[in-house]
Amino acid sequence: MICSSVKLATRRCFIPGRARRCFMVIVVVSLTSLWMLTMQIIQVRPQTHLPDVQSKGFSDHSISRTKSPKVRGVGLADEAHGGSPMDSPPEFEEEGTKLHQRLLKGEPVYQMAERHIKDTEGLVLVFLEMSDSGRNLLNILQSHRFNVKVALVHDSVWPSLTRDDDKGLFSVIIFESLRSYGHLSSVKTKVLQEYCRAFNVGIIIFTQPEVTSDFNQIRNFPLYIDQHARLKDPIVNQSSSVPRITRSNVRFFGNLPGDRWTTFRTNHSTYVPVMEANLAVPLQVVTHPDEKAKLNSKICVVYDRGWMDGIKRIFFGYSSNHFLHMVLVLDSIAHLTAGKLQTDLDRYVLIDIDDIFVGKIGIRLKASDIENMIKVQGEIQELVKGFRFNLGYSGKFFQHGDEEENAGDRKLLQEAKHFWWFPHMWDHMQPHLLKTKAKLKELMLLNKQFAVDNNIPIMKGYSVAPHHSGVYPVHEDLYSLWKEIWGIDATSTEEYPHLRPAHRRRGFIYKDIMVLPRQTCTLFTKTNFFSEYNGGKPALDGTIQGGELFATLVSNPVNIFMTHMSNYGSDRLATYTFKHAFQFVNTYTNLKLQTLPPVPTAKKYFELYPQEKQPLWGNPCEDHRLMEVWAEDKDCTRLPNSLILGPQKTGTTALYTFLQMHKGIVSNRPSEKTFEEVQFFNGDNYYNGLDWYLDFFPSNKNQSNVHIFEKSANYFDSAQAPKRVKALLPKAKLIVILLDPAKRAHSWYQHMRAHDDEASLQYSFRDVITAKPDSPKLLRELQKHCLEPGKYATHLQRWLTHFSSRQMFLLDGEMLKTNPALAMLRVQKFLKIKPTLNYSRLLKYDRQKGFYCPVGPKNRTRCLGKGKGRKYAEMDYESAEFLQAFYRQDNLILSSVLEKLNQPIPDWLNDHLKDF
Ligand SMILES: Nc1ncnc2c1ncn2[C@@H]1O[C@H](COP(=O)(O)OS(=O)(=O)O)[C@@H](OP(=O)(O)O)[C@H]1O
Repeated sequence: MICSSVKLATRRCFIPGRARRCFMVIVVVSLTSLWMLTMQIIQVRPQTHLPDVQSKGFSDHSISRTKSPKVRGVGLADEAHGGSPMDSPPEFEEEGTKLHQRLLKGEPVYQMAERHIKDTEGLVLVFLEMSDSGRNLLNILQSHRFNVKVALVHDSVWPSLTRDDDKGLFSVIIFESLRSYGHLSSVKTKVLQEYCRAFNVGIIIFTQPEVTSDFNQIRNFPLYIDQHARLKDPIVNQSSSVPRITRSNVRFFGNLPGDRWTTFRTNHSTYVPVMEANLAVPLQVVTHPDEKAKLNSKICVVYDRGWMDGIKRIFFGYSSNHFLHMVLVLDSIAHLTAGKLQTDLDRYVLIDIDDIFVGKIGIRLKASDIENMIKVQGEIQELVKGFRFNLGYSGKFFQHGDEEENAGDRKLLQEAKHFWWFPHMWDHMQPHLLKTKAKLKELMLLNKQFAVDNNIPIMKGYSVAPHHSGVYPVHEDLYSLWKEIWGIDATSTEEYPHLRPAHRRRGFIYKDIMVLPRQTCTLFTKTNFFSEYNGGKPALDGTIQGGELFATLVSNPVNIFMTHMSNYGSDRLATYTFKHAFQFVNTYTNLKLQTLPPVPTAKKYFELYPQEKQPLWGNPCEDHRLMEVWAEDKDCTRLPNSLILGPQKTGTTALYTFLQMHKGIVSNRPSEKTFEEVQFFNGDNYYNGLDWYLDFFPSNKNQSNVHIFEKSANYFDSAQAPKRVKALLPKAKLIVILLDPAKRAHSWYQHMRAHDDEASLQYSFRDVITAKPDSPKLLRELQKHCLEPGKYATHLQRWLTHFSSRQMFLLDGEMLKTNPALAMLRVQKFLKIKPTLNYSRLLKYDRQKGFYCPVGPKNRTRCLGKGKGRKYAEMDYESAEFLQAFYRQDNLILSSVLEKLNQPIPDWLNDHLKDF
């Protein structure tokens, strides 16, 4: 009960304007924890002297006996140092006896199992200060695909910590700055504490080296800090339980970055040193070598097991910028979430050499380079289980070097069995540039014949296109010919969804071909010598030894690296790079490097990331790299400017028809299957790809003022559509028509009957809307499709998580029926259509039809087809009553959504609300 009250408190507390009330709630619910509330958040640096540990010659991590008044721990060692537990407890205002006894026995004060721990969503909440180190931290987290929520520590309103159903949202909380963490307001501190205890959530705190803390002790706890240290030769503590990916007990020899490290001192057994390092300028005070070594060793990452106050924390004495910190933060998250947020230790590595035989004279491979590749491949096999170089060949360029290089080509074919091979393109041509499918086929067949003629052992099922052309954006011919000629199941590209940022690259499956993201290894076609590496060899070593390449290997369970032939010749950058990178990973981490053939690698990838199987098509024109690999005849001026989302039976066809009466507005050509609707974003048509969609629209290249729109009435209630529309048409204007949901449901039912739908003919409208969970499946299905789209608030809110309210227009469906001229005026204003068309003379009420219809020649009306504006009996009173109640809650939320959006409340909704 206390827990749920706490959750309530934590949620409410983060609602604007509730701070005062929230404080009251917390005070009420937290009686059992009152003792904690009395603890000071931070002990501000006193005017008196700090306990001067060093000058007093304290060994190791023990601290001065001049302690805070509340915690009288003395000289105890922690588990890392094999000493006895704490002999004196903190002074608690409540529960003192019990806690005291527990501490005397060396037990944690808080035992999580005793409390009712609630589940969390698995998000990571990061409190940032928007500094460079914060951005770096965010990069690390995003590279590991953690679901991250960023908040600014100084914002007066923090995000809600719990969901509406009181489930905790965050599994771990990270602060970029120790100083800010220390200076949290008392209300924020209390809420955070309550949340962390109720949900067993740990906190990670980094130090911003550029910001000096004005305190020397963390709260009132026996954890003291020293600042401005320069450190070197770090080592991760073997007996700390935090390291997992990080290999412990291996010293990294070298300076730690910067000269403003914070180090920690403690003598309490709740604290376990995780990482230690030596002072870069050693202290000379003590002469005995053992004492000196201890004195010079400082704790720079420390784990608080939460024995004091029930909250686990890991303190880092610097930002996340050092490679050990980068890995340790992952380990910290894994540890604090008891493995809930952790990846496997397996890392799959595939090194493609895309363009064997392609290269100018002077930078091609010689026989000795081939021998070196075989030798290094053997050495890498010691580091990476099953490793092979994966060679992509373009047959046309065989023997295009000088004499020595041609001997190299021949040597490569003689030694072909040592490697895996995959087909590139015969003449390295980019598929999207080829005018016809037949030409592409011809080139593929030539390359295939080359493999047959030269006994090249092709590894089945994998290919890569030159310059990634045709892979993304998808070039249909490439996919279909890859299947037909080579039976391709997997490929890779750097371009999906975009080249940058690299950590956001993803995979997808299209036409049964698994497309994997490729990683950059910082070697490029033009980088053929160490001296040509940007920054030279020191920079290359930097990327290997904890830099970008190391981070890539740590971040990605599946790594496919693109390299080029010439990286393996000249002074052999590539073999040097990979061998040393793998050595470094094996030395400082527990990751298990291995290589699988490409297709099993791809299967592994989608086992790990099944959510990526479905592609998300973006707009190629928003990324010049994508434009470069998109065929010239494709153009994004065809993409619609606006969409009518639906829902069905609200008058979408009338709006679609009226809009097209304007000369400056065009829609899609009709579909054979779904008539005026394309139905791309909501269902399986999406897997036909972007080319398929574009084909419905006229090119707008030469008529820039034409407004293109599309209407598909079932986009509105589709779970998939909002994010898909956002990806392709982020600036689109969206129109939703709102008609009384009860009327809409009734109209839909009549529509189904008119189309001879078996179930709707069998069951009455009342049967359908009142179907129960144990009703026949057919009936329940019908009910779902009849009623669900009418939950307007639910669907609207989903769209509003992807689009700004300024992009959405909610048109009153009743107005469209009864005053279409006014409705069309409002729609044109929203779409910014010029010139504005006055529909009052273009639409005329048709008595027989009972609706407004466009006026044709001789002033005759040309009404919508018989399927729109049907004649049927009115809904019975009981059904109307039932639906009124059914939609009550949603309609109530709808009215507040409309209010927030500053949109008028339709009359039908006002009528509903009157009953509340
Ligand atoms: N001017 C005009 N002419 C004809 N019909 C009109 C018009 N304006 C709005 N309506 C209402 O539109 C309802 C059909 O909605 P949709 O076009 O959205 O249907 S569909 O989802 O495309 O099938 C249709 O529903 P029914 O009356 O049930 O047939 C009409 O009520």
